[in-house]
Amino acid sequence: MLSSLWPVFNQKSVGAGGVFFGWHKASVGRISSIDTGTIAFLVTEAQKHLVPLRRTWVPPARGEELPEIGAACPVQIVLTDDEEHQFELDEGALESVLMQEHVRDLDVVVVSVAGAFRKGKSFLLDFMLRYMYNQKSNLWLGTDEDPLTGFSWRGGCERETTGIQVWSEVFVVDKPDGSKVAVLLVDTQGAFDSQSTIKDCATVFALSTMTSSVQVSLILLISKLMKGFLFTEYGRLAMEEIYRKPFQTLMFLIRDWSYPYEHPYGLEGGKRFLEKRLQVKQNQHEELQNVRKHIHSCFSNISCFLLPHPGLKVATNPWFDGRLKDIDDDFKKELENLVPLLLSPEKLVVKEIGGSKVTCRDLVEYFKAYIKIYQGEELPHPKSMLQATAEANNLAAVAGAKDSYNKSMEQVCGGDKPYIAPADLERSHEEFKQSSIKQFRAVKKMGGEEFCRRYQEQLESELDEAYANFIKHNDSKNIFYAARTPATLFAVMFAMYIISGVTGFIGLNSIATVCNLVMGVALISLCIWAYVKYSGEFRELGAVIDQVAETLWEQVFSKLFEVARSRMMGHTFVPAQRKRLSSNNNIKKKK
Ligand SMILES: Nc1nc2c(ncn2[C@@H]2O[C@H](COP(=O)(O)OP(=O)(O)OP(=O)(O)O)[C@@H](O)[C@H]2O)c(=O)[nH]1
Ligand SMILES: [Mg+2]
Repeated sequence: MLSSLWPVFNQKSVGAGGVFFGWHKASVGRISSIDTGTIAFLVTEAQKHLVPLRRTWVPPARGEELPEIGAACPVQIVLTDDEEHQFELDEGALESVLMQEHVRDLDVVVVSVAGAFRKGKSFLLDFMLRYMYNQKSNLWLGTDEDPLTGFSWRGGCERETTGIQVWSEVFVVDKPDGSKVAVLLVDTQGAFDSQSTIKDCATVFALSTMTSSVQVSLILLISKLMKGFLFTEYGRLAMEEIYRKPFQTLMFLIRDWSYPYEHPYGLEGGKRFLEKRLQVKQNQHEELQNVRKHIHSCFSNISCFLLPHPGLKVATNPWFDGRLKDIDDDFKKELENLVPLLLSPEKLVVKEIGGSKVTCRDLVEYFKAYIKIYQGEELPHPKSMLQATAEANNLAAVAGAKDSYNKSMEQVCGGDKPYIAPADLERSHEEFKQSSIKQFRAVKKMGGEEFCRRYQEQLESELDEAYANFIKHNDSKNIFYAARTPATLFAVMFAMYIISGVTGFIGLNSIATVCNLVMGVALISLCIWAYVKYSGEFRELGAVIDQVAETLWEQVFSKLFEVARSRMMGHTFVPAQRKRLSSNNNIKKKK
């Protein structure tokens, strides 16, 4: 099926691994079928959340081996509701991308493109994808005949991208300093379309700004979107709190630049153009003056790039599908300069919040925290944005510390480890708990000491809960522990048998009958317990029997054993304190 559809897209291209077929509105009529068999074969966890897309393009590097990639696709992580004007985070989708095992603990570089609708954001991101898949080659831009695929883009005047989408494949890149980072590409809904309110536009823009380390903005009039507040109040508050600029790289991308004779294309021309634009003049409106003054205190690095017009075919031909042969040379040349400026390993900027680097795992917490504050009727106050950042900051530190604890405990008593003595397990728990708390305290956090204390307490109680589960897991590996219920039931039956025999012999028939009854109940319980353990059905019933047997064991048999032992040794009986077993209760009591 792959080979039969491939020529429909590209007569000359070579077959490559990881090709995914979707549909695309611009090409309706040319491609209408979806090979479900192929999709089933290619679907990964992240792709369960896929949105309709064009065929994922694998750039053929001339004369070089094709990169081996899986079928990646855009994943919708923030959904919009056009009627209610509400935003919702698809946590499952986000986690399926960011919590992939090979990236979740890596520092993350988040590159997002934001701006007005229909301005070529997704189009630009698709070239970024080409670079990421083929960055070792000088010919990463591709061949003349390859349609542009990846994030869904199209011509026309109706909006295409809604909410926020991320590329399902998080790229792992080695930086020149030897560190490994994870690169996430983010596409956003365009601002100022006919369906969205100003609040919708500002929400998407703010979410993208707060979560990205490199933001490419296709509009210069950000003040219009953020009503000035983000760059003034939030920046000021953040500076007071962390003495650092809250955001990292902002690149203004001016497309269709038509005055190269005034300011040349590229970064240099952009720099001079921006300097002029950001000049504060006396006769400007106060809000505009403020944005100009404060924008530098919000971003560590601000630049501007002037991009030429891509040519009439790109702008007006309804059949244009992204082939390089239809794009003007000037545009391609500048694109080749632009993308490495953002994505080459030495230029990658890791996302930092509150002065500490953010991992993919942390980013999930930040998204959750930020979406919450943008779900209200009004745009949030900068103070609550800062509060949400501090909260997410602490929650991310809790998650990281808890993960280290779990990993260390797994080494000691994980699924494939044998039973460990309870005292040793407790010692390991104490040790790992302390180092986990140390790790939490070592992370730079926002919100002040009192605020962090609350999260430390939360961490401690979560670690205790995890410990209770480790105890249960460890106990289940002890065959004597597992045999305790049948042993108790047998003991009950044996005791009842003897007592009923003796009482029947001396004529106390009513007591003998009761004993026989209890013996019968114990026997039935034993049969039910055996069935539950064998079949895995009626587990609640099994748990009740275990619970009753455990109580009997604790309250009667273990005390009898203690009495017998102390009699034999000539001591008076003092009931021994049981240290564990009902571990949950044990821990709760401690608290
Ligand atoms: N004039 C011009 N058109 C461009 C440029 N880049 C892309 N386009 C065209 O702009 C159209 C829209 O591209 P998209 O990438 O879908 O735009 P978008 O900003 O993602 O649009 P929404 O998702 O609706 O917000 C396509 O027809 C592209 O060919 C550019 O630099 N200049
Ligand atoms: Mg788009």
